[in-house]
Amino acid sequence: MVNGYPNIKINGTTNGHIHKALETEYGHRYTYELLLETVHYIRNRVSFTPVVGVICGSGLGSLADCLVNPIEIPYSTIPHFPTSTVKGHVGSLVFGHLSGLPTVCMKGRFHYYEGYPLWKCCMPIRVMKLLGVSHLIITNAAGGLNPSYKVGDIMLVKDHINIMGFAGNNPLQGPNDERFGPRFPPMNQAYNRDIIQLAKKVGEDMGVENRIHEGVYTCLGGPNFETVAELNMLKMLGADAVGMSTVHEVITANHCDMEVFAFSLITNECVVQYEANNEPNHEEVIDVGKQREGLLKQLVSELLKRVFENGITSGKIGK
Ligand SMILES: O=P(O)(O)O[C@@H]1C[C@H](O)[C@@H](CO)O1
Ligand code: HPA
Repeated sequence: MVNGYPNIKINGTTNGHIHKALETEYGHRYTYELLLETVHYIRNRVSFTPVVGVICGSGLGSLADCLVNPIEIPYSTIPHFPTSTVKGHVGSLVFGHLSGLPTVCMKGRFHYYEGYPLWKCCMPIRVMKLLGVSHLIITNAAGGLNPSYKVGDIMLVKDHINIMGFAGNNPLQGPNDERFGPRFPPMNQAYNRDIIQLAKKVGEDMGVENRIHEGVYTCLGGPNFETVAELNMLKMLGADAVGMSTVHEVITANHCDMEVFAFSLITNECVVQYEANNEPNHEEVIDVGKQREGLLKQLVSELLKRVFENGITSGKIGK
């Protein structure tokens, strides 16, 4: 290791000046050692090891209310943690038990449009991994592109399109530390298929199967909502819902070998016609989150119970 970066060998020898260049470019990034400082701070305040992580999307922070005996730690007090700046994202880690499982909830996430680079947006995922989290539930508010989706529906994410990645913006850019994961992680089984199947079953048992879909999520950088032409392009590409988060989090979580389950709450129908005069807005997004919080809490609690009852550790084919 050189200053927290693995020694990169080129033609069998390590190359000092390349390290120097990478350090100038990427030296501000979180190293493994720096994240251990964050983990150490948290471990001194929480006596149990969380195995489940939940990222609460816009207006969905109340998912953290499901935790029994909660311990809340504001991001602003945690060493090296970014802070939340968006309405509907409180900005704290909440530890407690959910369906009997030791859990940590991120009440508020970080977005690219807040000015954070993607690697910074995803820093808490590596912290969760180092704390002991093996299963990550990622939630978001999203616009429905698929014409069969209605406001208040839930889309179980089966895949994503990494639009920002198309332009070379990826949370894993820069020197790779193998202690987190491989340089070239696969992404074709990024979403645990067994957990998706279980979530569908939970939806059926709750009698809401007609409000639950499986689809493809895509993330743009935001903060503006999309133009009509952009939405029609995304539809043609195969996206069913559009948002401003999640994709980079999923990539980071898969890189460090977490089991990932993600769902979108459809908070608005995307406007794909020039004749329409309705416009999306963040207040509506948060309101729909509040309206559906009961359903989402029930879904997440019941799902987690069944995931661990069924011992789901990998949804990958053949594993
Ligand atoms: O954090 P998420 O992805 O749930 O938030 C969505 C995307 C924007 O941050 C915001 C727009 O209303 O909601
Ligand atoms: N577009 C992008 N992000 C969103 C939307 C949307 O329509 N709704 C909620 N988050």
